[in-house]
Amino acid sequence: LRDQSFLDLKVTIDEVRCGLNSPSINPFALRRTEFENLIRVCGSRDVKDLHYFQQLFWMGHSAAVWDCRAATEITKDWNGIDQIVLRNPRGALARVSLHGAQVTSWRNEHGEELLFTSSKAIFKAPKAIRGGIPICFPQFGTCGSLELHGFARNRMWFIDDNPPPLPANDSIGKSFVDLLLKSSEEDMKCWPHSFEFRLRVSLTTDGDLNLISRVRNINGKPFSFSFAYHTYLLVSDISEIRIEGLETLDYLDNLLQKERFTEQGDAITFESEVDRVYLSSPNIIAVLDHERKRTFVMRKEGLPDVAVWNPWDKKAKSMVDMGDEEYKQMLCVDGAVFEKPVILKPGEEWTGRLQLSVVASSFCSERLGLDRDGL
Ligand SMILES: O=P(O)(O)OC[C@H]1O[C@H](O)[C@H](O)[C@@H](O)[C@@H]1O
Repeated sequence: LRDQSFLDLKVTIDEVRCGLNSPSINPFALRRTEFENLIRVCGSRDVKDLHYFQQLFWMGHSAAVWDCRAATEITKDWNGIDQIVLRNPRGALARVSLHGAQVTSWRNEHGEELLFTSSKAIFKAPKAIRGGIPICFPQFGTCGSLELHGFARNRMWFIDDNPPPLPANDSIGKSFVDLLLKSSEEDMKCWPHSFEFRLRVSLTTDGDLNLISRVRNINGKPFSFSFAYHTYLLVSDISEIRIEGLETLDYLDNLLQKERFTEQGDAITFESEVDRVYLSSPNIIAVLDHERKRTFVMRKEGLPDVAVWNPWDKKAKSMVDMGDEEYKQMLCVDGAVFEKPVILKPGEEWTGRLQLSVVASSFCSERLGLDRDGL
């Protein structure tokens, strides 16, 4: 931090540590190039300093030139596995484990957790972590010869330092991490297709959580797969929850051998075990938590189907990694590709996007634009 680019700014490290209280640093007065220098300096590993820089930068300039990769930090989870912590300048946070590339925590600016993770979750391969957002690939559910939900959630992923570019909007103003999974020899034995799976997880200034999956066929022949972001939302009480956006859709009921039914015209509520895949859904879904007075808004692209799951009491009791009563605090609502698997020819790439936001419940469906297109 004491290198030339820092000295150029004519501020000392202590002044930066004093952050916005320092009279000699007026972030609004710093030139753009000076901030860019700061960000370069942020390439250092000193996390405490990074956060001050980010705060300064945020106050001084909108996200326009902020290289938000500086807002990421690599730590170990309690099991010793690397995890990436993403922060935004307002204090929101997301944690992503290299085990499964699974988002294990998403907190708003008040430090409130928004995703469910079971107190009995096992953070150890080969078991998938019960909670957060497991990535189900190349198979969602039991439709195929692979283990339930495929192998991606049970693999160690890598940080991808040089991913193929995404549109500028996916980087500017977001702290993010890019992860990569490639087919291993072991995977090829049960799923003989070469692929590259790139996942970007990002956190916006508003605290939204974005996931972008890109699957590329690097095989000599086509392959197909199903997929889901198996999203465990943390809710106050499942009996108080309503989902809007799935009314009148057809769904496959996993509790009745995938028989096809048509949903009624009302929002979906819960009073027993539910395990369904709603087909060809709109791209915006709202999950209303009346008691906590908040609504999760899920926007998606490339993910036509939506799986809804709550194990209820009996199934919860039979699961080793789930507390008996914990089903009351969770609801899985998954953006998915299920009915019509993705088919990729050699060299082709598929993209599936999910954006999760939380708004106060006073927002009504019309304001959320549930009838509109999503992302
Ligand atoms: O226990 P897991 O392998 O994580 O699966 C948990 C659940 O995921 C999905 O929602 C399936 O539709 C359910 O049938 C399954 O029980």
